[in-house]
Amino acid sequence: MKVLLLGYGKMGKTIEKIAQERGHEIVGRIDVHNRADLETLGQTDVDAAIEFSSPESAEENLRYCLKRGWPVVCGTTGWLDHRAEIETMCRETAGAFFYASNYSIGVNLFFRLNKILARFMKSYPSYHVSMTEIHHTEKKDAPSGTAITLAEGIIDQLPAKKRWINEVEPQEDAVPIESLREGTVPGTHVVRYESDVDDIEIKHTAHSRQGFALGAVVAAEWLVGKQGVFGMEDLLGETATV
Ligand SMILES: NC(=O)C1=CN([C@@H]2O[C@H](COP(=O)(O)OP(=O)(O)OC[C@H]3O[C@@H](n4cnc5c(N)ncnc54)[C@H](OP(=O)(O)O)[C@@H]3O)[C@@H](O)[C@H]2O)C=CC1
Ligand SMILES: O=C(O)C1=N[C@H](C(=O)O)C[C@H](O)C1
Repeated sequence: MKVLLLGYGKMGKTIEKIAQERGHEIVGRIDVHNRADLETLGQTDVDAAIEFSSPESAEENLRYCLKRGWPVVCGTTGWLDHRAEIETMCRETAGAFFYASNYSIGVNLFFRLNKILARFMKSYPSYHVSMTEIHHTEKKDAPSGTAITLAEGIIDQLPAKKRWINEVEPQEDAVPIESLREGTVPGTHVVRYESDVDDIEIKHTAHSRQGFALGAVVAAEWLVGKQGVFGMEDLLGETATV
C-alpha cells in the first residue's frame, strides 16, 4: 500500500515505522513546512492517507484528501466541531473517511467497559462520576479526544448527565474531566465513581504510542477499496487479530 503521511510529528514518525514493517511504502511526509509537495502527487500515487496533525489543520487536510479521492484515516483530536461537514463531504464525493479518537485496541476495549460500568452505575445515584486524563506537555487540546469519547459513553447511559465539563468542580448535570499535562506521558485515562464510603475506578495506561500507530495502519489497510464513513466499531467487528 502507498501511504501518505499528513502530519509528520510524534505520531507520523511512529506510524511510518510500523507501516514500513508491514511492507507499505511511504509516498509523502507532509508537515506544516512542505504542504506544496501534495500537489506533486497524482491520483494513483496514494492508496491511503493517514492524518495525524493538529486541531487547526485537520479539517483542511481532510477536505484536500477527499477532493483528491484519497481514502483518509484521521486520528487528530480537537477539530470535531467540523466532523459533520467532513462526513457530508465524504458521502457527497463517494470518498472513504475513517475516524477514531483513539486507535489502540486496549482503549477500544476500555470504551466498551466504560459503557458497561456506566449502565451498572445508573442504579446507584449515590456514586458521583468523574474522569482524569493525563498526557505529555506538548499536547495542544484538552480534554483529550479519548476523554470526550469516554464522557459521551457515560452520558449515553446516565440520564442525569447531559454534558461534560473540563473542570474538576462537580455540577449535577455534567461529567467533570480533569486534564493534567506531565512530562512525556503517552496517554492515561481514569473513570471514577465516588461515594461517601468507597470508590470504584477503571484505568487505561498507554505505555507508548505503538498501539495508537498500529491501529491507524490497520485501519488504513482495511479502508482501501471501501466507500463511506467508518470508525473503530466497523473495524473491530471484522478484525480479531490486531
Ligand atoms: N487517535 C489517536 O489514536 C491518537 C491521536 N493523536 C492526535 O494526533 C495529533 C498529532 O499528535 P502528535 O503526532 O503527538 O503531534 P505532533 O505535534 O508531534 O505532530 C503534529 C505534526 O503535524 C504537523 N502539522 C501541523 N500543521 C500541519 C498542516 N497544516 N499540514 C500538515 N501537517 C501539519 C506538525 O508540523 P510542525 O512540527 O512543523 O508544526 C507536526 O509535524 C494530535 O491531535 C493528537 O491528539 C495522538 C495519538 C493517538
Ligand atoms: O495527543 C496525544 O498524545 C493523544 N491524543 C489522543 C487523544 O486526545 O485522546 C489519543 C491518545 O490519548 C494520545
